[in-house]
Amino acid sequence: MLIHSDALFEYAEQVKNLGSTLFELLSEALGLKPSYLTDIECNQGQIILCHYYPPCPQPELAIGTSRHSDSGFLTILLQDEIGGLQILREDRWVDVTPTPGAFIVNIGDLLQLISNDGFRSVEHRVVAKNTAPRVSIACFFSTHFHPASTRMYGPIKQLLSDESPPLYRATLVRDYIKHYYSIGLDAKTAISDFQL
Ligand SMILES: O=C(O)CCC(=O)C(=O)O
Ligand SMILES: [Fe+2]
Repeated sequence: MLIHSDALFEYAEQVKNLGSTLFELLSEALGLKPSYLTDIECNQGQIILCHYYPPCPQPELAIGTSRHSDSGFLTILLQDEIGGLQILREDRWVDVTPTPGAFIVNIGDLLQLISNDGFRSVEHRVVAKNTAPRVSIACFFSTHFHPASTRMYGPIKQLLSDESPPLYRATLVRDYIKHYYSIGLDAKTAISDFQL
C-alpha cells in the first residue's frame, strides 16, 4: 500500500487533535477536570499502524488479526468498506459494520486500568475475507516508544473510595506493554495479571 507521506502526516496531526478532544470528554465522563487525562500524558505517544489484509481463498481457515484488546490508552481506527472487524460482546462476536466516514474508537487496557474499570477495553479480531483486499489505519495512543518515561499509571485516586477500592496495581507503560507482548495476542489476559 502506498500512502503519500504528506497525507499520512496530515492524518496523524488531525487524529491527534481528535484524540485530545476524546481524552477531554473521557476525563469529564469520569467526573474529572477536562484536562486530566492529557495532564497525565495519556495523549502523548502516537503510533500509526497501517494494515493490509490480502483476500484469502479459504477465509474459514485463516484469521486476519487474532483476538486481542488494545494495550494502550485509546485507539482511533479507520476501516474501509470491506468489513471483517468484530468485537466480543457477551461471549459473541459482533460485526462492526463499516460506516463511511466514521471512526471506531477503542478503549485500551491502560485506560481500563487507570479508570479502575470505569471504562473497559474491548476484545476484537479481524476475520479473513475472500472478496477483496482490506485496509485499515489504527492510531494508538500509548507511550510504548517513550522508554524513558518514569510515570506510574495506577487507578486514578479521585475515582477510589471505600466502595471502589483499587482493582489494579500501578505500572510503567513500558512494563505493561512488555508483559502484553510477552503473552502475545489471543484473549485478554495481560490486564488480568495486573489485578489486585
Ligand atoms: O484492522 C483492524 O480493523 C483492526 C486492527 C487492530 O485491531 C489493531 O491494530 O489493533
Ligand atoms: Fe486492535
